[in-house]
Amino acid sequence: MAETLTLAATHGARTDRAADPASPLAVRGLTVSYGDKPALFSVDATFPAGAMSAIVGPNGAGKSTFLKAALGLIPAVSGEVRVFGQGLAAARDRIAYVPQRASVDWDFPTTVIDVVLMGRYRRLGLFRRVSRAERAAATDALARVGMEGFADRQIGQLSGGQQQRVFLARALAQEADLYLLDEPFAGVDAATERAIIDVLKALKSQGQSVIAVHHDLSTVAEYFDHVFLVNVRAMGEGPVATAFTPEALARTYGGRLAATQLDQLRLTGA
Ligand SMILES: Nc1ncnc2c1ncn2[C@@H]1O[C@H](COP(=O)(O)OP(=O)(O)OP(=O)(O)O)[C@@H](O)[C@H]1O
Repeated sequence: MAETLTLAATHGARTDRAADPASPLAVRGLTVSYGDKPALFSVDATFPAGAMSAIVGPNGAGKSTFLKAALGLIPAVSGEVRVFGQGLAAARDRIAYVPQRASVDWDFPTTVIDVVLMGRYRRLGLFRRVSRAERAAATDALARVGMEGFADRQIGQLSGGQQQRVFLARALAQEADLYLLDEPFAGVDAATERAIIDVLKALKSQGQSVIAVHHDLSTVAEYFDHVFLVNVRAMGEGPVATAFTPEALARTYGGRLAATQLDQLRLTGA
């Protein structure tokens, strides 16, 4: 995408806020369309640094689109994206992305270690030989997600949860400052979910920023510090303690959130 479709002429104040260098990701007036239909409309969002942030909203709300537009993988109709106060071109190396598992071609013939080494290519350059140090960094990333024994396996032969861990290892190998994850817990068992959340919390404790699309509303308060609610438009954002309210959820999900789920969230203190 044209990463900074500057709206300064019409939205000068917004541009200043989006440029906040302390925020790992700030978007202003982001509109994205597939054909005529906007998937996101004039969305503003500012995520805090050194925190775990959740993006929540119903199916089709534009959550994946938000991450892809933030990464410049799909074009925006209008709006501005700032990463640590910079445009994407300057900040791209600071971002690691774990796509939705369903969007990846797992039949691609490649080994686990090669997938993780892809996370090092920005440092390596595509055609340089992989040094022992690079391989050690990739092996270390695999160990951090509990997959050290799988380095030489074909990626297509792994279970869904194992594939998710390998993609997380690839992101870790990038040594980024901002980690964007699209539904990292989708289809994984409880042990893998725990392993992934432990890795993400370790990143946060080292001062890195994590932003994840998340579907399980019952774990938002336990896992995340900050929440951004979206349904085509921005529906709310802020610390989980104050922004993740039944009212905000009702606004975001409309009739699609069952009353029982809202009751559960009240019981968990959200
Ligand atoms: N490549 C595409 N071409 C056309 N429409 C698309 C495309 N990708 C997404 N959409 C549409 O854009 C809207 C937002 O999709 P998106 O995948 O961003 O939603 P989401 O909130 O991530 O949904 P989910 O929770 O189901 O993963 C949906 O209406 C979807 O059908």
